Amino acid sequence: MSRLAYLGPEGTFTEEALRLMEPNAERLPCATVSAALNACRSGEADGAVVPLENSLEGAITTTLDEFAWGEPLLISAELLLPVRFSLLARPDTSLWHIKRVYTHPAAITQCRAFLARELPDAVVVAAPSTAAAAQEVSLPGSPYDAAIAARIAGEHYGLVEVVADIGDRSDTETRFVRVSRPGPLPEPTGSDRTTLVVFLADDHPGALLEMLTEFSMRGVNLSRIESRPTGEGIGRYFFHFDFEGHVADARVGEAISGLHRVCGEVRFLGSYPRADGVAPQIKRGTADTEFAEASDWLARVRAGQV
Ligand SMILES: O=C(O)C(=O)C[C@]1(C(=O)O)C=C[C@@H](O)C=C1
Repeated sequence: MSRLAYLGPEGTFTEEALRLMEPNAERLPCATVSAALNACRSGEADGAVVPLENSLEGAITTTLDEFAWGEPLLISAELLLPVRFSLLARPDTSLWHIKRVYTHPAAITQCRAFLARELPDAVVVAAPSTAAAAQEVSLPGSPYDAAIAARIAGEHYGLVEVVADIGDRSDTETRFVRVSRPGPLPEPTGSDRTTLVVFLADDHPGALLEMLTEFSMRGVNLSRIESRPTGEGIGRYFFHFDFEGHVADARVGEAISGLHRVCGEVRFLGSYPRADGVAPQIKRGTADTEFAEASDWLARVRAGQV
């Protein structure tokens, strides 16, 4: 049985993604995304599940920077999880009692309209994760009146749902990836994705175009390109690329060789099966059967049986 590290405590969206990806894995909750990745690097865990991007907010920059600068890791799987936020509080709390809200910064930005409309005077404080916020609010004497988290986190920590679905959009999804220490790659499936980090050798006119040409001339379809600051001053960036195909496909392999010729450094982050659609929403977190059913359904979708 594999042991997977994740941003805890129990009840985070990351835990939900992990349970859908590997329902039988032993789960190791960690305080931060970096701590989860370090648990994988050190061998304390066999792998880790971390968020990579959100359909509303964009990149999870901690994850991108860990992948670029930290000890190398390989992505072996991905999952698209529907993200629905609830306003959770201790029993008998009404909306008008809520003066202090605690939640993860990603939830604050994804629930901005609700907070401005319904709780314009509330102080909103950043928490290490949505479930950490729910756990804190459940404690007697907590300085917070409510948490924003998944409904299953409320169930887990004995909170009630004051308002459901408070996200700015009702179709938001977060992409999670499972990573492990460098080793054998997943076999090509015919529907794969490859992820790279690329550092430029020097800044010159057309540098970005040269990189993009390596993909376009071979008909490789890019699905994400993200620039991140190198930290060396304004105007200095490195790039994350996601594209369709597996490194074992000739045109993908050739595009990567081409990038090595035109760029300073190319870090390969893995070739892995592409997620086919968004995972089902889990409504009752404590029910293992619901996770097992959803995870079976995902496996059947992957096998082309649905
Ligand atoms: O706090 C959590 O529940 C997480 O799993 C982290 C996280 C994130 O980092 O974006 C994951 C999904 C949601 O977008 C909100 C928070």
